[in-house]
Amino acid sequence: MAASTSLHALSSIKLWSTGSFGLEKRTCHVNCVSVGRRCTNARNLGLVCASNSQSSVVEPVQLPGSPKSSTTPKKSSESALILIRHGESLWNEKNLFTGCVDVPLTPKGVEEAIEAGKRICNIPVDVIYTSSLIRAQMTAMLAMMQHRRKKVPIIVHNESERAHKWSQIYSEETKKQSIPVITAWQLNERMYGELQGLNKQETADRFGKEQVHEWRRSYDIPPPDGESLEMCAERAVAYFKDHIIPQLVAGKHVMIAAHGNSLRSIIMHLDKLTSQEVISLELSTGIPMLYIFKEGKFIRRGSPAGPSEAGVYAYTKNLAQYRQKLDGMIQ
Ligand SMILES: O=C(O)[C@H](O)COP(=O)(O)O
Repeated sequence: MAASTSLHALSSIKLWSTGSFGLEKRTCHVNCVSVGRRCTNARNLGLVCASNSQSSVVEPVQLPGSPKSSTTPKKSSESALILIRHGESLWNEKNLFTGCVDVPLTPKGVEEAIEAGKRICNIPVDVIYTSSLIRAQMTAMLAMMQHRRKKVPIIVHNESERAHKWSQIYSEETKKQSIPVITAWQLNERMYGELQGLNKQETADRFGKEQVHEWRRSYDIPPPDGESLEMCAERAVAYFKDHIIPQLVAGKHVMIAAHGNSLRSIIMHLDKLTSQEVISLELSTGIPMLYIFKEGKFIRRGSPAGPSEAGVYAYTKNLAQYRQKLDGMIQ
């Protein structure tokens, strides 16, 4: 392995922990009001806070082509965007660098995905995006099994004309009861290069904790022969802008099941984190995070704690109405 990447001093302060809400502020929990805003306590350190109980409205994200194109957000629409990192995989369990190696979930990962599904079971989902890796796809499917609307998630096969043709559905009613699942390699985990398959602890023992932390969390320093977060963002955020934002603009509710680093890059974009701030961003496996897309802006809503959490539904009329409808249909 060419361990040529230079050593940089890294902050040892971990701002985001992997608590039950997926993103949790440790060092300035009380004073923080939102993700993506600087915390009073941490301001001098240039740090970012996360709080799950309150929302933040981030600046409008540049819509594809906007203002040059005619893509205009529907003023009335409020779309849900759920981001979920896959549940624990067999290599997470073994503490191995996984990257683009296609490893399935452990039984615990299956449980996490089911639990995630319970948390979002009242939130509308019209289209699902996953990476091309099985751990993200399993997570999406297992989570959707818990949804109260009971639509069937169906993987869209467009890899060839034949695959497209042979997977057609010929009933409009059946189509209505389905949710398309679009798989995209661009949402894959960052390619971990020559670290793939290595044990994380042994790698830290060999190359030093700081070097390995830099490979894992820095923005622009790639692991040997692998992708930096910046390189991962180039494909993941581009895909998000080109394919997913137009769905939200059209009023569709979207779930993305992906990976620690592809989602870190998307969250960095949504919350406008700096390359320093993103170092502290950690995502737990199997914890859904909700954003509301409204009038061209992403409003971070943290992680829905469960189907009974009233607060989750209090903030948007559309979601509250959707839930009421489900309650009526299912009683
Ligand atoms: O690819 C991996 O090993 C993990 O899914 C993410 O690893 P990280 O926490 O080292 O980024």
